[in-house]
Parts: sequence; structure tokens; C-alpha cells
Amino acid sequence: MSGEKPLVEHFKGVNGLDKVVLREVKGSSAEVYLYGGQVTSWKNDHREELLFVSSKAIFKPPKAIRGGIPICFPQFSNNGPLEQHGFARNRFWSIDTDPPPFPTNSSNKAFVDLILKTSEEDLKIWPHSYEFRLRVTLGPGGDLMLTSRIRNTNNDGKPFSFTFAYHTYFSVSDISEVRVEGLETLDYLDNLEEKRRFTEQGDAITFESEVDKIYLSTPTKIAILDHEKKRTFVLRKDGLPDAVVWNPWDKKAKAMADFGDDEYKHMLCVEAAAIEKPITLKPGEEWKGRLELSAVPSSYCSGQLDPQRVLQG
Ligand SMILES: O=P(O)(O)OC[C@H]1O[C@H](O)[C@H](O)[C@@H](O)[C@@H]1O
Repeated sequence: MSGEKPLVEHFKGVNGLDKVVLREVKGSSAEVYLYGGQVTSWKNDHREELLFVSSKAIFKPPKAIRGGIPICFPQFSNNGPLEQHGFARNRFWSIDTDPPPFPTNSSNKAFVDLILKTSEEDLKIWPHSYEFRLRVTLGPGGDLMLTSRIRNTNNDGKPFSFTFAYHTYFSVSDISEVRVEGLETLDYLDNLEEKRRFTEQGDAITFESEVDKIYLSTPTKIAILDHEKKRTFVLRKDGLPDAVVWNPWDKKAKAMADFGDDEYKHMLCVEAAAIEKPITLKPGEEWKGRLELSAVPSSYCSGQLDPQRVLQG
């Protein structure tokens, strides 16, 4: 081991906030802030950043960090009485030193376990006792995997319900060069049309204006093709039937204090989520939601390959 960097290291990040850095021998890495339990960086083995974080992101409570992978829990968006996207993204998580075992691939050695639990303060706004365990793993090939395990620990016998999203901000070369595959022909709720339900028409999804849609009952695999970068992100998910696609475009970008005016050109959110049908847990029950991201150089970005093969392969 001498001379080799450890796979998991603890550092102070922006504003002295604690962060954990995961590395793999070939050079890929990931960073996780305890604030928000939020992944803020994922780099491939060429050390290229794959996630978008705004240059104006505010790393300071109570503001959530703008970019990376914020966790929306126990409420997605404004679909309920809580603050937008719930409170998990602006709470301090802890390192989970003794996580209950769950099946994993033994070749995955770069991982960190975080935990968020009920606090006296949060009981006032969401009167439920829970344990939220998050494992972030960087695979030997540079894949990024997030597993959330949420348990109802109420001792008053009461169930609780929640909605959830991994609000992933992908870094893209130019939004007008990007195509999303896997959501064609699906039904979606349009947040820009009072959450009315529509059916997606036509081919793969491309971008030329603001978009804020919740696609329903989506396949487990979605691809984001970046023609200019010749890179494809493949998103695989489990336990998360919905997928949000969001780009604020120019006007909304200008209205956000923690987002640069032109940054909308270089990001796209595709969010594995459970929104339409909230998850309900009885005391003692646990829910699991998994997201797996990979970034592959894409010769098939040229459109020469059948996208169905890409999605099913
Ligand atoms: O500004 P935030 O609270 O982080 O939300 C950013 C965006 O998140 C999701 O994608 C929602 O669908 C959007 O409606 C919202 O604007």
C-alpha cells in the first residue's frame, strides 16, 4: 500500500464544511459533503468533472448547495406542507460508523456511509421518527452509486409517507447539443403547466427552452447523450419510478441568486425520483432507492447506433 493514496479521505471543504473524498486507483473520484449528504463532485479517470456545481453555489446553511446531487426528502418540490424539496438537503448528516449490512459487490472499496435522523427541531415540522442511511460508492470503473435506505422508527405505531428525488445536476458541454433517451412516449406532469398531465410525443428529448417535467413510470435506464463532448451518461435506477427533467433556461437562471446567468447552458438535471405515488412505510419498514451513474465515451452519440440497443444493453 505504500505510496498509494487511501480510497476514502476526510477533508474540510468550502467554508470549513466536512467532506469525504472517494478515489479509485485509475484516477476517478467523488466528493460528498456532510452538509446535505450531498455529492458535489464526480470525476472520471481523466479527472474531468461530470457533475455541475454552480460557480455561485452557496455552501452555507440554510441554503442547499446548488449542484451535484442534492437529496430531496421527505418532500419533492412544493408538493406538500414542507419547504421546497424537504429538509434533508440542508441538514448536517453524520458518518454512519455501524451501518446494517446489505448486499454489495466486494470489489467496491471506495464508499462512505452517511446517516440522517430525526431531530427535536424537525419533529416540529415533520412529526415522524426515521433513519435515513445513504451509501455513496465509487466503483473500480468510476461508476457512482447511491443507495438510500429509509426506515420508519416511529414508536407511536404510525406510518409515514414521503416523496423523494436524487436531484442530479449533470455537466454538459452545451444544452442545445444534448439529447435524453428513454423517456419518449411517456406520460409526464408539466410543472410549467400547473402540473397537468401530458404524453411525450416524438423522438428523443432535446432542449430549446425551459423544461420542468416529471416523467411517470419510467424505465430503469435513461441515457443523456452529449454530442459535443462525445459522452453519454447512463443512469440506472431502482425503486424510483419517476424521472424529473429540469433546465431553468435564461429567465429563471437570472432569477436564481446562486446560479450564474449563462450556466443553464452547461447543466441538465435528470432526477431519479418517487413522486407520483408517495412511499408509505409502517413502523419498522424500510424503503430502498438506488441510483447508478456511469459516463461512457460515446461513439454512438453520432446516432449511428440504435438507441434502444444502448438503453437495453
Ligand atoms: O431551486 P431549487 O429549490 O433547488 O429547485 C430547483 C428545481 O428542482 C426541480 O427540478 C423542480 O422540478 C423545479 O421546479 C425546481 O425549480
